[in-house]
Amino acid sequence: MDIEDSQIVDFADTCKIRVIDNDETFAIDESDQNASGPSLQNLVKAGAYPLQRAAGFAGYLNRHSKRMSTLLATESMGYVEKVSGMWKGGKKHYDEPEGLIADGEPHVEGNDEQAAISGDRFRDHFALPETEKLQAAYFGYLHRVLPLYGKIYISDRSFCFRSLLPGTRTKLILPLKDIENVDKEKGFRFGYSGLVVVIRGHEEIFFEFSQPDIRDDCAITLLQNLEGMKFLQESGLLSMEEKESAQNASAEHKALQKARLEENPSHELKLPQSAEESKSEAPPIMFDDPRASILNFKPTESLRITCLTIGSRGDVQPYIALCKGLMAEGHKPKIATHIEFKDWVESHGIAFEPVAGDPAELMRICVEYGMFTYSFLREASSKFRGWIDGLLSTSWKACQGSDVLIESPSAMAGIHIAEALEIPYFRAFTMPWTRTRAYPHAFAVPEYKLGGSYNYMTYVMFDNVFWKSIAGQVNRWRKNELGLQSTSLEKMQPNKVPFLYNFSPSVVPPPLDFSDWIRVTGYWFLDEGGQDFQPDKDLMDFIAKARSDGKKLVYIGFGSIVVQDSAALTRTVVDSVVKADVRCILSKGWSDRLEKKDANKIEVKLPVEIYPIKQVPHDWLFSQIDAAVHHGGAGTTGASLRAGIPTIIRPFFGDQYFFGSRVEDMGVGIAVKKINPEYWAQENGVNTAIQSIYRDMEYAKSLIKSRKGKPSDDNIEDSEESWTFIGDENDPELVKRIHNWDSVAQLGTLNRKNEGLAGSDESGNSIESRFNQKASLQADTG
Ligand SMILES: CC(C)[C@@H](C)/C=C/[C@@H](C)[C@H]1CC[C@H]2C3=CC=C4C[C@@H](O[C@@H]5O[C@H](CO)[C@@H](O)[C@H](O)[C@H]5O)CC[C@]4(C)[C@H]3CC[C@]12C
Ligand SMILES: O=c1ccn([C@@H]2O[C@H](COP(=O)(O)OP(=O)(O)O)[C@@H](O)[C@H]2O)c(=O)[nH]1
Repeated sequence: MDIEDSQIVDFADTCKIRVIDNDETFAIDESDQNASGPSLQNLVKAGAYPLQRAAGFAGYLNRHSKRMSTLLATESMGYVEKVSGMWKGGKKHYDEPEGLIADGEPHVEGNDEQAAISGDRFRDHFALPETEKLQAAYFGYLHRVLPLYGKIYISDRSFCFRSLLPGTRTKLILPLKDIENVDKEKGFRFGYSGLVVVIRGHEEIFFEFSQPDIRDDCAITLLQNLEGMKFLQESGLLSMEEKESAQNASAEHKALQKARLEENPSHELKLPQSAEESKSEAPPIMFDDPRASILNFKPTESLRITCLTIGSRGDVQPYIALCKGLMAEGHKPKIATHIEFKDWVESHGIAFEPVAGDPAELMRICVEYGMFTYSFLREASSKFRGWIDGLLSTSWKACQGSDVLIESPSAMAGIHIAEALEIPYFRAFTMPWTRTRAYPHAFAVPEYKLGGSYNYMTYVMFDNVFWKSIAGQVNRWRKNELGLQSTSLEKMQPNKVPFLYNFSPSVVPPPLDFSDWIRVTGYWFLDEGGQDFQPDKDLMDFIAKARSDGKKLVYIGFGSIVVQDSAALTRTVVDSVVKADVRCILSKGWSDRLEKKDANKIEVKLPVEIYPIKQVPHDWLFSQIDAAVHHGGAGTTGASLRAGIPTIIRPFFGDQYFFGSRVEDMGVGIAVKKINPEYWAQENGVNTAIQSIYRDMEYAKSLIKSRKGKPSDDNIEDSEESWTFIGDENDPELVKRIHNWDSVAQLGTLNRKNEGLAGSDESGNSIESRFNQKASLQADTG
């Protein structure tokens, strides 16, 4: 069976298989194949060997690892099972760190040879130095936007992954020193087991395994190597190694650059030169060197590229910048968006096509109800059905005659239009829209960070809710206007669409679980404040006066947002400026928008400290001021960061919370959250504290007794620390325990239901609780 030909190889279903991949061949014999953990027979057979290992390992753990013991304590299988599973399907150990080598373990002739060959291949795959020792390998899935089948390697210095499916070339090398932690999790798919690898800086990558014991084995091996790495770091040995490898890397980088610059026509791929040619049946080609792709891919023909978007100024402006770049490259771009932006787009010499929709109305309901809340969906459902029909139809017309389509996915129509026109389709956006564990969906940013699983789920939920709400309309339109059959998320495969994110990788670092076709390009700045820009004389005088008065100059503007009570917002701004004793340049967009609706409302009078502006290019304005207070729109955030000024974000809806949180995380500004004084008014801290004292009194009493050496209750909930007192192999208590454990295993009474180390001794006490006794004894004496 060739593993590379099989998308999902479930080792549990196979009785006797020979796994062959590029690297090595190893047989997995029947007795090692066990879906739900080892049988009693297996355990007995493996018994003595792993238990010896366990003793050495326990000492190692005891000395070093709290987090490892925590992981073990919550394992899906017992400790014995874990260390006995070294040769099971889907995993292979080559070289154990010293802590795991069993005393008297028989040396198997041929193992060394096999390990040496595997080690060489591993180093070849990842271009690693001779010194890097391969320790174990596993088959599993790297969860990026889509699960990617491949092989996971653990060496004494790195954690690596290599995809095995034909047509994929993903390789990942993670130096162990950059890994912060490893934790197990449920798999995303039924019957699969997940492993989260947390990388320094709080990013995570997620792996899936076909069996929990393979996942557990991988976790343990990795954790054990992380401990080794910690030791190297503490002893200073690592810094010497690092220096050397940095020198090597720099030499290698120079050599690579040289090779790239020197033309070598024999290495040139025959690439399609026109859109027509590229429609061949050949497998898709992915390039991972951005420079090479630009040099090699430039089509010889001029392409008609349509950029389709809806929304506010911030949705259109990046496309103007992109289209100017495309025109300079000789292409014929056009922007298809709301009529409101027609003159502005055309003033840059870019062709324009109208699509249905009133941005102000869209913004109003987004701000009023919050994105994708229940009330938003209800309101959108009743107000926007007609508009969506119009949007789909007008978008279809606007995209006619295109060779390439680039679309903001909020516009909904692009993926279907590209299918009907059979043209290449790209997505582009200002905010995260692609599944990742690193960030939540831009419309689902929680008050506090909730971790990778939450983040990932926000995209799954959003994709489903969004699609389900519009599927009926879209499918009708596909049939009536595009002449296409109905579709579904599975058929569309939106996660496979190449995506261009037009924010900076320094603001939103591209997560490791992004697929290769998801690119974070950097902002598409439209510099309108260049040499041709003539600022208003009054504005220049206001700035000069602030400077001569020694007052700080602050910009306040909330972009395209539309609020219900514009006068109240203006009053808050005025009061704040006066109180802070600063000068302010105020962009009061929110009241302009409501002029039509609230024509009779008296606007708030502005004091002399405030200078009102309509629109001034931020690339110029932000270079004149000391700080910016804004809504956290993607573009305005980019502009204030680029100017290097402190950024204060007051988010109103959607992606603005996301950018607020990024600015805070980067430490370059703050996000002002909505204060809810009622919450604090309801709190009664003193009362809650008194109730807590009463409630926990018994527990506190039990601790007094236990300090005397006799815990009052053997069943006290196990604590994390208990497992760190496993003891060392010379300890008679530990030896006794291992002995008991062995007999437990042989009797087949290992308590698998309780998971982890739990078993029962002769008197029916759980082994865990006896560990706790030991722990407290040690704590007492030591
Ligand atoms: C009818 C259905 C029940 C329902 C599911 C459909 C609802 C649609 C009306 C909304 C679905 C998605 C919404 C939008 C998505 C994204 C948007 C972009 C947003 O961006 C603003 O511009 C800047 C750049 O992107 C950004 O930085 C700034 O912070 C944002 O204010 C503007 C709104 C919208 C287009 C939004 C509109 C409603 C739909 C389409
Ligand atoms: O007077 C203005 C108002 C806005 N902008 C720019 O317009 C874009 C607005 O985009 P954003 O993503 O902040 O969203 P919006 O304000 O449309 O919600 C940003 O690039 C701003 O820098 C500008 O240059 N001058």
